[in-house]
Amino acid sequence: MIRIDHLSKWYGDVQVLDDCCMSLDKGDVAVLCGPAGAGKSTFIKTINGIEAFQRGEITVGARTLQPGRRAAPEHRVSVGVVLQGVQLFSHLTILQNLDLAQTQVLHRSRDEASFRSRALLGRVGLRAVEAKFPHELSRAQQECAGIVRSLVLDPEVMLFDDPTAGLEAEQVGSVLGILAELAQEGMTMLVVTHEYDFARSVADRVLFMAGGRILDDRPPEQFFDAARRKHARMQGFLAQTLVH
Ligand SMILES: Nc1ncnc2c1ncn2[C@@H]1O[C@H](COP(=O)(O)OP(=O)(O)OP(=O)(O)O)[C@@H](O)[C@H]1O
Repeated sequence: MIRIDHLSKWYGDVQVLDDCCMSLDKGDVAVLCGPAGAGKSTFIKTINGIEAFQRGEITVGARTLQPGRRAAPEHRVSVGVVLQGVQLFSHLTILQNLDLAQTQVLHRSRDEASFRSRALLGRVGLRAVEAKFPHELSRAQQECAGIVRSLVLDPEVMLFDDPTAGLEAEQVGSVLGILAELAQEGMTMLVVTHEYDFARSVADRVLFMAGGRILDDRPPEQFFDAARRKHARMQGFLAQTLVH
């Protein structure tokens, strides 16, 4: 479903992704963790096609992205991405935000788009705020609306960059709950997070990235076991970031 082959990327002279390989089958959920500056956000943006890359290949379904080529719009639609920070347009209501990409990118009619938007807003408990502007919502509600804005485009795979960053502890659960539901429904997902309870209960695999390289990729129990017992470097990192 999604395969990353020997992906390398440089910003100028600085290499930020170094020979990264991974693949996800349909319905797989992988958590990606690692220290600040490891390259996690860059990895997500490169897979989605926001960022160019210089070596390797990215395959999603039947489409393969080559170095130096712009990602086709169909690629960007099939790979939904929820980046850090609020990405909603502040001058549009939540419903208008959700309808916009559908009418512009997928050329759905306004009615068709709103029908889809409302159905998904209802599923995440946000139907009542469809006429509000982003600043009138809590941070968690904004995050959930941002997730819905990707989902309305019916992506084949979803990438999340630290979706609970900056949320109050009591709001984290509502966002992770939506991700867990999506996983249960069979959505293929790559989630940058340090919420290890989520990784343990929802993910099929945990990937560890440092210095632009994917250094580990295995099922959660094995990952946390190995991290505790063997890898001093990772153990230090886990100890610093462990969420109880
Ligand atoms: N647009 C850019 N131009 C130049 N360098 C960049 C750019 N974006 C990121 N970098 C650098 O690339 C490296 C990887 O950054 P990235 O944000 O991908 O790491 P990260 O693992 O997501 O970190 P964090 O957990 O802090 O978000 C860092 O050294 C960063 O400074």
